[in-house]
Amino acid sequence: MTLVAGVDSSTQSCKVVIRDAETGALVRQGRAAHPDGTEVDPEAWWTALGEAVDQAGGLDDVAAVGVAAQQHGMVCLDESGQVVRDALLWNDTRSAQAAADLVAELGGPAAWAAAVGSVPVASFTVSKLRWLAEHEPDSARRTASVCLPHDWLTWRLAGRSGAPVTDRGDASGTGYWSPATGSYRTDLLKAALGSVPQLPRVLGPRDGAGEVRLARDPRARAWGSAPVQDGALLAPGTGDNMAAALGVGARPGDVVVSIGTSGTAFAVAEAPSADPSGAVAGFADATGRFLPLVCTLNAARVLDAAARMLGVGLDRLGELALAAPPGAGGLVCVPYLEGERTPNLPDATGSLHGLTLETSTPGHLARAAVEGMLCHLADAFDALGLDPARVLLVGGGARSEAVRRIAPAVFGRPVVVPEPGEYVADGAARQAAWLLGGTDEPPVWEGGASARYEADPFPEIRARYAEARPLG
Ligand SMILES: Nc1ncnc2c1ncn2[C@@H]1O[C@H](COP(=O)(O)OP(=O)(O)O)[C@@H](O)[C@H]1O
Ligand SMILES: O=C(CO)[C@@H](O)[C@H](O)COP(=O)(O)O
Repeated sequence: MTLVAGVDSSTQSCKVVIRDAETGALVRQGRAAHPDGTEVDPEAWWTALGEAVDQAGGLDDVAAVGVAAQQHGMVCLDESGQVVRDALLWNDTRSAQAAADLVAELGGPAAWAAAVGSVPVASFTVSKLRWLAEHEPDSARRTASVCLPHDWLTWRLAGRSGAPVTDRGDASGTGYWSPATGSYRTDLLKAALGSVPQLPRVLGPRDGAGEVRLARDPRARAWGSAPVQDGALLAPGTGDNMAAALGVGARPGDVVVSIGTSGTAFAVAEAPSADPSGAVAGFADATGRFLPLVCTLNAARVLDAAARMLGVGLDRLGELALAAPPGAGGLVCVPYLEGERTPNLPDATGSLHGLTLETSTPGHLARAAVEGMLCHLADAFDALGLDPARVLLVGGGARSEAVRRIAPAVFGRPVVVPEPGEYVADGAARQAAWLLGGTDEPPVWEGGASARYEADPFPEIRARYAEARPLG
């Protein structure tokens, strides 16, 4: 049996799956937590990857590895390849003003959409680099190259040999690479940072990124006890949403909603997109196609926060929500707990509307949190402007039975939840298998059983949410 490994280095944790390259059967897996916070020393991702690999029984018998990671994170390296400062993550909003300035300087949102398919907000790498130039000029001057979390991890697995490389999907989240032309816009990078540091070469979906070379990295030997033998091929890797699309085998026509730290709604498309409103980011995917995507800052952690407020676990939160009436008796949660990206309200806070003596119960609050999060995601889904027969629901939040059962009423269409799994890591593993196979399209892996959820539409939930949303 030929084995491949897929890595998901996402916001909250690192997950590793090891699968049979031919059938996709899961053989082993591991996971490790990432630190909290919106700026992180990349070394913490490396340590977590080591723990997750160790838990997954090592990479010794693996023929190829693919790394997917959270998008947009700014990893600045100096002349010697050392990290200049902690990486600013996609959910760090300090670069909101920098983004607004960049948009104005180029002549407005439509000019950015035409140039790179997306309108920068605080999340985009280009905005973070402008923030760096303005607030930490010394770090900006020391920055000899800039890469993304998955580029950096792949380069570390390659024993830091050569320079970091990237792929179309992740490059499309920088704000200085155009999915439509397939080229960097170094003029936009220079306008943001004041200089043009070295940039990762953009690999095609089936290009190799070198080989695992850990023997030369003394710190990798401190990873753990599981064996890691050098020589496995490295796939190009990609951003976590692109890998999720590959992991669920999304085809043109499918719409996927992912409930992770971020909430995302995305679709595989044959042509690039450019939304001048900025709601839809015109990303590239990991198969040579495109991935129009709407991203929110608030998703699964809204459930975490509600559970914390009620002093219960996530399972109990779900039970409480399901026992409460649809619409939560008029209690509405607008879940902007971390500010928001879509709509672009970086300083917003969350709020509850419709509190009465009747709705002041744990059940109503739990229901309002689930419904508010789903209404927010349904707005993201609507922004794509598509009308699919069903929605594919993935991400940590999709493990909640309450989310699965309430989602079809909010989305107004059936929701299909693939067998619970690590779809980002699976997509990265599938990319690794594709590299080995050398076929035109990714290998077809038999999916597990998916569950279909249907419910009568309950339009009042979204109507009340739409009334409460502008009130903040
Ligand atoms: N059984 C569950 N019910 C509700 N939420 C869950 C459950 N299991 C995991 N989660 C949520 O999944 C989230 C993590 O999702 P994940 O997709 O792994 O995030 P990320 O990829 O951004 O690190 C947590 O915030 C947690 O709230
Ligand atoms: O910024 C985006 C997409 O544009 C986020 O989706 C990040 O890619 C983080 O993803 P998760 O850690 O929530 O999966």
